[in-house]
Amino acid sequence: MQLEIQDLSKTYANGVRALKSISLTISQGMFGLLGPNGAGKSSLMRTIATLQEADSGSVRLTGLPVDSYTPERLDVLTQKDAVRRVLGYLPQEFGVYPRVTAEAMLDHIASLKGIANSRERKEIVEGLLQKVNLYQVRKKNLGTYSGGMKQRFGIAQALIGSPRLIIVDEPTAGLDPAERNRFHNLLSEIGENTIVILSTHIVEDVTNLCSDMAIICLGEVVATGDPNDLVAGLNGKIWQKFIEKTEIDVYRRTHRVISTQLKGGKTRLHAYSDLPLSGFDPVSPDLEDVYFAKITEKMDVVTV
Ligand SMILES: Nc1ncnc2c1ncn2[C@@H]1O[C@H](COP(=O)(O)OP(=O)(O)OP(=O)(O)O)[C@@H](O)[C@H]1O
Repeated sequence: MQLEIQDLSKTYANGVRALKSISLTISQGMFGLLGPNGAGKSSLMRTIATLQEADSGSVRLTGLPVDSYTPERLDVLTQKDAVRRVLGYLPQEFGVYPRVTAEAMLDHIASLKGIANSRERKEIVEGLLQKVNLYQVRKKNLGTYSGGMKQRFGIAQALIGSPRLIIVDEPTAGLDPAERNRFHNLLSEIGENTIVILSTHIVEDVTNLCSDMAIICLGEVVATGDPNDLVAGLNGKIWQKFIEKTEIDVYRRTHRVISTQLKGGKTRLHAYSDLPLSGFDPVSPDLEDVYFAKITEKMDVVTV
């Protein structure tokens, strides 16, 4: 199975070019889509989720297991109903009906997704509640759930109907570390014969979960590949120095500074250079360095 995005573009009515000829091929497994605020991640996710029109380009889902509703290939931009049958979507803003229980809501969504037999629905809903660890609180109204519980409920609803393509848009923003871990474990358990796209601006989420990724910035793909390969590509090119905060501007003028971060009251500066930098120490690069190195090619990033 593959999701093939080709030259996808979108300009909003206010003139913002949110997607500029995006091309990506996404295979089964967990795919991370990283980008700063306003990069175009949600625009891309909403287009793939059939909720928004593109101006030009194509999105195709190929190699699908064929059944009476689903052919082997789908044109995502035009065969929307068929795509929705194989899609699970957890949007960035996931509202819940506060006075409905998790169990009743999942049952309702399962009927909307076409699971007509009530016994079958009950089995599916109970299974999902167990999977996302909400079975004990299934009879509580959704309005009483914490942020993490709501996100886990969001994943349960996205999993109804055994989707082949799952899109989760910034799922861990605002979750405490324990809930974030729980959410990561849940995502990583989703079957291997599924395409999962995780859109986020949290680099660590991609480091922990994804075997393939892309970085987008200002509507364009600026990097794509295996996170380990992208990190390896920076070996020997990232240099570190601890400086006073007041010196940042001087270094920005004289070096290719990719990030500055406060560490124990000192400012830690990372710079990119093919050759050693005098007064700097070499450091092993990580995915955050890849992220900053790529997006600072396109825009000014103030990190401290
Ligand atoms: N409906 C809309 N009308 C006009 N402009 C929009 C609309 N939706 C998004 N934009 C603009 O398009 C650009 C991309 O936004 P988008 O929400 O896709 O980015 P994002 O990467 O998801 O950002 P964030 O992480 O902040 O959610 C931004 O400049 C945004 O202001």
